Amino acid sequence: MLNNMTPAVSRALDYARSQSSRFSSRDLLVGLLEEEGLVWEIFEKSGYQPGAVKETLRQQADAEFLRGYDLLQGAGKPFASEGYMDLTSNMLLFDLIEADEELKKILQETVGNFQDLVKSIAPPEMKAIEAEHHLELVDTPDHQAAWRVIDANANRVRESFRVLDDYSRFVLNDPHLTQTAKSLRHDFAKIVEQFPAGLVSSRDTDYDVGTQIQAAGEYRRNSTAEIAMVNCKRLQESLRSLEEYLKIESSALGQDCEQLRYQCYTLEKMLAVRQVSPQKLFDARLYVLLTGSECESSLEWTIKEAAEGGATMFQLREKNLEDRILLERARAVRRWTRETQTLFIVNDRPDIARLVEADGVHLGQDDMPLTEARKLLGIQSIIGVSTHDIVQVRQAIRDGANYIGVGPTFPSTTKAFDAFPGLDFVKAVAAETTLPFFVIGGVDANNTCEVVKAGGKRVAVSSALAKAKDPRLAALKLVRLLGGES
Ligand SMILES: Cc1ncc(COP(=O)(O)OP(=O)(O)O)c(N)n1
Ligand SMILES: Cc1ncsc1CCOP(=O)(O)O
Ligand SMILES: [Mg+2]
Repeated sequence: MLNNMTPAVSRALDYARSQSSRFSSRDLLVGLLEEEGLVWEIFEKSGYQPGAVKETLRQQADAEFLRGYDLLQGAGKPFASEGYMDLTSNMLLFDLIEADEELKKILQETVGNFQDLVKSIAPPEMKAIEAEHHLELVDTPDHQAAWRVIDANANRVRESFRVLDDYSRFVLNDPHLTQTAKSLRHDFAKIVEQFPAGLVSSRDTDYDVGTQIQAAGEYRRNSTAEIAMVNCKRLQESLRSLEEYLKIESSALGQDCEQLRYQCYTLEKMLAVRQVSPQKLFDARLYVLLTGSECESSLEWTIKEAAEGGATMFQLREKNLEDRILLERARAVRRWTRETQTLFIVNDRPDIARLVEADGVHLGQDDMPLTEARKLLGIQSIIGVSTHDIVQVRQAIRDGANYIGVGPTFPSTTKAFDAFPGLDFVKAVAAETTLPFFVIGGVDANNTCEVVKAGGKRVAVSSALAKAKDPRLAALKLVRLLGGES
């Protein structure tokens, strides 16, 4: 066997041992996949779903696998002649598959390209895999101390990522955020793969005075949201510390941690925006866009009737008013929406929204960028963004939108369009995110059922209410069709 194991292999071994003192080759492979690092990536690149492979392996309790210890005896042999000093996770994967016919059979029968998998880890191709170009450990006491700090912080980062993963997945139930947290976790695993062999031996919990010192606040959290925010901070602080201490060894790794830290700020922003958005926004089903001159009756009457019927959110969408008149009208709408206890959003104009103390602003793709509007309005304001494809949806989420408009879905008499992303786009957004989204464009009582079937829970309408003889009844019908309480 090769002299040392990389930290990733050492952790896989720890995992296998934790399963049984007579652990098998299967336990080692599950341990490697638990890392969600290089081996995970190798499986992914070969067309496998690594999570599914792990589950399949876990279910094979009765299969005849080789004993893990026997296998480790000769591990890495094919690579030793190539001049490799340490047993890395991809070498161990190669050994596991080569030596254990049972494992081989399972992987051949699982969806994925087994040939590609073997090819990508066979000895001649080894040098092409960059993720395990680890550094050599300089063995002075000061370097050892630095690596103890690095090791401790790497663990904190891993733990915080797990917490945020769980929060995105199980609390927010959000595919986009879960994917973002997971991919950041994988990026971090790739950085750790480059740490020197032997790093694990610098960890010494018995002598770590920090394990005994715990602030009282660490034991108590008031909400899952607080847990997420505390872990975002912990993540960033640990990455910052890693960034500094890694400089003793490699400025490139320090910079990788710095980049990752910036991406974690974006993750924090995406999570925070869900927490500060008012409950009324999550509860909103019917959002009404109004232009004074387009209302069948007066703006005030339309708002009040629609609110009676169950509309809980209004947008003032004036395209042709002079600023003074617009400001005056926006002030009036603010009054009426306060009276009806509904949300008030100004279209296009963060400045007007701020002056009249509206709840927020709505921005299109050609309007002021969200990040600039946020500087004017602050974190407490609602900022909505129009989206017409999934790339714009992902960008709006990353920028910290509180909600998105999704459309145009059907032809509209309010605004002319050349293209309609339609209901397929609604389905795609519903599968991507749990951020509140409003389906817009020609939505009325005749097509709301289709919207609901496509996964839309909220709609934004203009003519369906503004042109209605009885806006209260029109609102009531739409809210009923959406399945919400009126
Ligand atoms: C809820 C909602 N969704 C989309 C829009 C459209 O905004 P935009 O693309 O900027 O077009 P205009 O409304 O400004 O003409 C919206 N206003 N509201
Ligand atoms: C402003 C806008 N942006 C996308 S569709 C639309 C108009 C919505 O009005 P209507 O509900 O009357 O189609
Ligand atoms: Mg606009």
